[in-house]
Amino acid sequence: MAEYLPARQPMGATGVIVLADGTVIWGEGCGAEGEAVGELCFNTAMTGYQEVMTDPSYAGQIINFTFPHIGNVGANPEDIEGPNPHALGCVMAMAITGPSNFRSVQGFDAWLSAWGRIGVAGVDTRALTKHIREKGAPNAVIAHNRAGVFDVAALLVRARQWSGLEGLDLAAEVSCTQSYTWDAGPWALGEGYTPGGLPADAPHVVAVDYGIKRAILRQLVAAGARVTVVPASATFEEIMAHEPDGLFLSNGPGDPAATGVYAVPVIQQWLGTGKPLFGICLGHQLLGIALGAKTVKMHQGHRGANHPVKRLSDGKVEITSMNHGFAVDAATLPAGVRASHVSLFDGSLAGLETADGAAFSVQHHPEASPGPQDSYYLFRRFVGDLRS
Ligand SMILES: NC(=O)CC[C@H](N)C(=O)O
Repeated sequence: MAEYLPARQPMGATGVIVLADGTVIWGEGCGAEGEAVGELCFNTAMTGYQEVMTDPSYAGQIINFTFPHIGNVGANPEDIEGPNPHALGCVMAMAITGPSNFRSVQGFDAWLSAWGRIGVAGVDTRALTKHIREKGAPNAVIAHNRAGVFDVAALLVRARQWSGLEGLDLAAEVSCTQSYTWDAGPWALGEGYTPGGLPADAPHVVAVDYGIKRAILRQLVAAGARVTVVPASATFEEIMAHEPDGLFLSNGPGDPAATGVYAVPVIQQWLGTGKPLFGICLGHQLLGIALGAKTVKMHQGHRGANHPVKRLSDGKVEITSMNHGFAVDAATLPAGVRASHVSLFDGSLAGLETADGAAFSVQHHPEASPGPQDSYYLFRRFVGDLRS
């Protein structure tokens, strides 16, 4: 308890992070003023802070970045995974410097302010990461006040009273409310995001939006699929009305067991058709539950862009992007469902597939963004399955 608790607020402290265990970490506030409560996690990616902040899977979370120079390439309107940030705030080692990148149109500090997201810099993020590794991802409040006025006792009460991510269906909050078509491919220098230019008879994927990242949609298009995105609440009949060749289950925030209450019956109906299905992250967890497995909350989770995963079919290792705090418990996989990938960091399940291979999913993020591209092949496999 109170590992970092200083006797009093240091001079000039305009930001603070208060953990539910009583740990108080002072720093320099940036971005928007205010306070937010959520789960504090750490992310080890060295690039892509804007993609991380806008990944809808981070709803309800505060991110402690282990890379010290967050904000160094500023912000632009293109490197976003959703229309707005979903992470509540971020913790950084160094104060945000002026942007140094030809694509930057705004400083990261101003970007955080514009979107009402709180930053606290000047923090020993390594010590905080070790704290999370030892004790697990805590509930916490992040606060920024330019006058340095904080009621730490009240912030602690707020951190302790928050229910936590377990049992929370956040997908319903971040999902689109109406279906739409998506036809933009990946970003290219000098071209930006180009339309996929796919023929009308290209395979058609219906993607269920539990908090979908745009990079996933772009990779589906790059692999040759026409894409229609439907809300998380879409019924089986609503999905089938789009005449899909395959179903995609997206990433998303919150507890898969809570979202599964309405998502799993729909997925089970789809499995009954025997048609191809591909799931990523929350989508992987929901497929696991639909097949009869159970999910568990992890101690600290996996968040970074350098996570090695072993592909069990041939023993090859893929370096992957990860962002998850729940996992499918491999011990609960029913007969007929096989593990396809495993995390080489802790042996946790990183992928599964049905006996006939028609439905498969991965816990990691093959779309990267940020992260390596070793797992792009999964999109080609899925769209290939739709053609055959
Ligand atoms: N990126 C995701 O889809 C995250 C899935 C889930 N919310 C988890 O934290 O495990």
